[in-house]
Amino acid sequence: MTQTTGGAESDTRRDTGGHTADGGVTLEGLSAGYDGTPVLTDVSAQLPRGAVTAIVGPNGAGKSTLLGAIAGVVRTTAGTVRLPSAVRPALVVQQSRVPERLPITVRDAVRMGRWAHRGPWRRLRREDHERVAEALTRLGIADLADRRLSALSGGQRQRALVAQGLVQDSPVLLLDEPVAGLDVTAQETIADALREAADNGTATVHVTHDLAAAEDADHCLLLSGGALVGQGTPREVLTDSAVDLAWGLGRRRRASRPER
Ligand SMILES: Nc1ncnc2c1ncn2[C@@H]1O[C@H](COP(=O)(O)OP(=O)(O)OP(=O)(O)O)[C@@H](O)[C@H]1O
Repeated sequence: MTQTTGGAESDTRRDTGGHTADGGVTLEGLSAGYDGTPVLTDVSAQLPRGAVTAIVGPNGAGKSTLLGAIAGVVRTTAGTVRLPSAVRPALVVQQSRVPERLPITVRDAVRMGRWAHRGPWRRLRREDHERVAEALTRLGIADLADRRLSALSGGQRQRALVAQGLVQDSPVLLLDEPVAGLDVTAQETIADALREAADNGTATVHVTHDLAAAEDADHCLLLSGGALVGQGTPREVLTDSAVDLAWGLGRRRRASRPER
């Protein structure tokens, strides 16, 4: 069966039956927007399982909206999101979207990711605590576990959110600019964690403005003006002409872009 992503604002017209055969995500003619304002138009794409997919495009292209539509928190107005059966995607939002004064510790924030398995406010089991500890260590924030989320730097908070996403152990992991504003070490830590998730079979999807990071992905979607203008391997998608067209750039960018 098709699993619609089920958020409060989702539209049932997404569900037309049939789950993805390969365990990834399939988007068919997806349109979405906010309060009658269309943002995405007719997006058809594959987000393969066991692979890292980068979603790129200029500001306002609709990248976050696409993640939200897949996760079921942004209203879809047409089309279908096909997910592996009975899957609720894990969505990692940008740390700037989390209320700064949230009165919880880093460990509590990551534990909340396990509610995907146990249900909200349920007592966690030993394996849940082990999974949380593992993710804290994986993201290099075990020493911050007892600190208030609100007392962390933006980069540290972002790592906590990624850890919260990882512990959900969803076959579909969606991350909105997970390395934005992070130092090189933190970027590498998160990139390695995403690669590991993909190697374990997860359809791992991240929005990025970093074309070099996108080139390290297995698969790439290029959005512009709410439309999908390219999909395939990064090499196929991120050609100079496609990048120029999407960003409206010319010689200046070409001169500063390393040869691939
Ligand atoms: N909650 C919202 N309500 C109304 N319009 C929104 C909302 N969120 C985004 N939009 C609009 O939808 C369009 C796409 O925004 P979105 O955040 O998806 O783009 P993006 O590609 O992720 O951009 P950026 O790279 O700047 O983060 C923009 O025109 C934006 O103003």
